[in-house]
Amino acid sequence: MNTIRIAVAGPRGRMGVEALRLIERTPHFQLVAAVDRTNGGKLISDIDGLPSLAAPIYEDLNVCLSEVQVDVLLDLTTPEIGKNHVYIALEHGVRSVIGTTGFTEQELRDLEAAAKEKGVGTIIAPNFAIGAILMMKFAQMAAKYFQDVEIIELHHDQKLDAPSGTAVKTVDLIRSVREPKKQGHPNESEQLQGARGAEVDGIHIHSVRLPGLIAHQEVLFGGDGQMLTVRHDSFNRVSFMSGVQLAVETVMKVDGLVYGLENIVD
Ligand SMILES: NC(=O)C1=CN([C@@H]2O[C@H](COP(=O)(O)OP(=O)(O)OC[C@H]3O[C@@H](n4cnc5c(N)ncnc54)[C@H](O)[C@@H]3O)[C@@H](O)[C@H]2O)C=CC1
Ligand SMILES: O=C(O)C1=N[C@H](C(=O)O)C[C@H](O)C1
Repeated sequence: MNTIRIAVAGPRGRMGVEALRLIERTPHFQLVAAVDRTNGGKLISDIDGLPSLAAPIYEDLNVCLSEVQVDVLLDLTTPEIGKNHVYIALEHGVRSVIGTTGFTEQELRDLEAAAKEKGVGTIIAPNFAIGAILMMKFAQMAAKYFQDVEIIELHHDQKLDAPSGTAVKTVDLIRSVREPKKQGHPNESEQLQGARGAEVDGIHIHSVRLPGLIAHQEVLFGGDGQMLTVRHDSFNRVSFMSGVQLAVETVMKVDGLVYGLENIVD
């Protein structure tokens, strides 16, 4: 397999560090640069706690992509930064894998159009964990038979976006097979604002943020005298890495935007 030259944005983050370890142990991956909020001019190996990789750190993705030959940008930053980075990569004709979450439906549509126009492979993966992808697919299957569904997503308390990218993607998949339906009592009202969570086409989404959690989601389906729960738990961030590897390998072969690893997992 040809070597894939990767730049990681967000190398000191919880996901970024794991991604550096993945690159270090994967023979056909090479870290050629990193983009950080600080530490410009240093090497990754200069930073305490990071793998000993001699890749230069940039504070500006534009400069990085002008100076370094990069095959794939792997973005694991924050919602605002990730959205900028994907467009900068497109301008440079560089493929990207975006693990960063927080994209709205409109932003995804705009990005799809931009990636198509540029003809540059781009993967947005709201969740890299294979189990989470299956959980979403199982939920999509179940939604054909159960129209009443609520999502509870649970994450660590440092997460910036709510609902999670996984919950947004799950709703997207369920909506593809389920007609909009108002759930609950027709006259229900919230005595406390937010008590019923967020709502899309009648699907309620509840976001829990607590220290100690990593990434978890339950999709609850209710029917006459029965309930089906589909649940996935990530207990560490290694759980995401096989999906990161698959996305980086696959983005080398696709044109335009792929939104969600369920589109590339057989
Ligand atoms: N797709 C998936 O499977 C997963 C996605 N995520 C998403 O990935 C993103 C990162 O998550 P975590 O690693 O937990 O967050 P984190 O907060 O630990 O890391 C984010 C990193 O981005 C860096 N950063 C901020 N501004 C930057 C800039 N201008 N340039 C370069 N780096 C910058 C921060 O310094 C920080 O090190 C989030 O959006 C999260 O929702 C997280 C886990 C799994
Ligand atoms: O911020 C996180 O941690 C996670 N973010 C992604 C999301 O928003 O769904 C994926 C996973 O749930 C972990």
